[in-house]
Amino acid sequence: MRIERRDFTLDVDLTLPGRGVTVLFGHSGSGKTTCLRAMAGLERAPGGYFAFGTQVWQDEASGRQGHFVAPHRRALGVVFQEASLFAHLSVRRNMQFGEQRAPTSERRFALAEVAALLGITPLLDRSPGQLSGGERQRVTIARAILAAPQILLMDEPLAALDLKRKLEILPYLERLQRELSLPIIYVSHSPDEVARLADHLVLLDQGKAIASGPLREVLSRIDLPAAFADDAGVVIETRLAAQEADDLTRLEFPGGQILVSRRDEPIGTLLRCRIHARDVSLALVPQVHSSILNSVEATVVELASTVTPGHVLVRLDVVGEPLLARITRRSADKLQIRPGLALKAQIKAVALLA
Ligand SMILES: Nc1ncnc2c1ncn2[C@@H]1O[C@H](COP(=O)(O)OP(=O)(O)OP(=O)(O)O)[C@@H](O)[C@H]1O
Repeated sequence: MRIERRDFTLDVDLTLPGRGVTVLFGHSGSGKTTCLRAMAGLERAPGGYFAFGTQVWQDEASGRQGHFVAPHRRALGVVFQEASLFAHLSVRRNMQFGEQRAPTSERRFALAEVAALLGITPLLDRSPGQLSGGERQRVTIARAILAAPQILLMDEPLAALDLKRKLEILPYLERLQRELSLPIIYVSHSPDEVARLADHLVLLDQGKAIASGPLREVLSRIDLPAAFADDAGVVIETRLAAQEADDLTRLEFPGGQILVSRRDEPIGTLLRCRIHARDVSLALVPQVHSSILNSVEATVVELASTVTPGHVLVRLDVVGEPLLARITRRSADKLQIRPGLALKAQIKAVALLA
């Protein structure tokens, strides 16, 4: 689809997976919201084409002039930044309003089930004015789900919340995804949200999709212009393998193991970890005189310059798992870092995302 404005053109041609969370990520003004609104039909891209599975929602490019399904006829739910509830109705009535939008035969989820999933059962009889911002947003999401959409579009749904409320709501979004298997397209400019929620990532830059692919693939690309700047890094899926005697927990992934502060989840739990490039250092031989516990065997794949002066970004392969390291150009020269070189990657810090 293509939308032209005075100083901005959105021009995207994307095929996205019909499951999981797809995050549209980019700087302010890159076109994320415009893209999402065009998908919802709230913004018309003249001559555009948009299909959801076998349902064609817009086709004005190939002879089907004027085929445009109105937003309210598309089986989608939209959640915006600001919660939008009817102030004079209770939480339950607000949710019922969503439910009534779906014909009985198409209703997929029961109100009580959705309320439990989003942790709002105790709030059902309150009015929106008696809710916190995070609670209000959870009710908005519940109402959208009860309208039985086949896909949920979310435009920075956490942006209006402070960090505490954000952290409170994120687990619900994860649960939603796990338990309802509803595909979600999620607009964000927060690298933390991307790392935590995305399965598929689209990078938008000046109205164009400069990358689109599975999270781990896109995050480990070092040829993308400053998309993540200082936040460059990868996300790896690990399995909680053991509790150590000294209050550390051992996580395993195909490339090795990582020790982190004690976690209380059961053995076998899958945990997503984020490792920033700035927290990975490189050494040619094992470092025995080092306080850094986590070290994995890695092979250099490629190098690229970064926005940080004097530094380079190194893409490594750790038994098929990508890892990024940001080191000074001086160190890269001294260690003669080059593709194919085998070395030790020391991981100084790991952020657990769940
Ligand atoms: N209704 C409008 N009329 C004209 N220009 C608009 C309109 N809405 C947005 N724009 C412009 O289109 C461009 C893309 O805006 P958009 O809101 O899609 O970006 P975004 O990536 O979602 O940004 P943000 O993260 O700040 O919300 C911007 O240059 C913006 O100024």
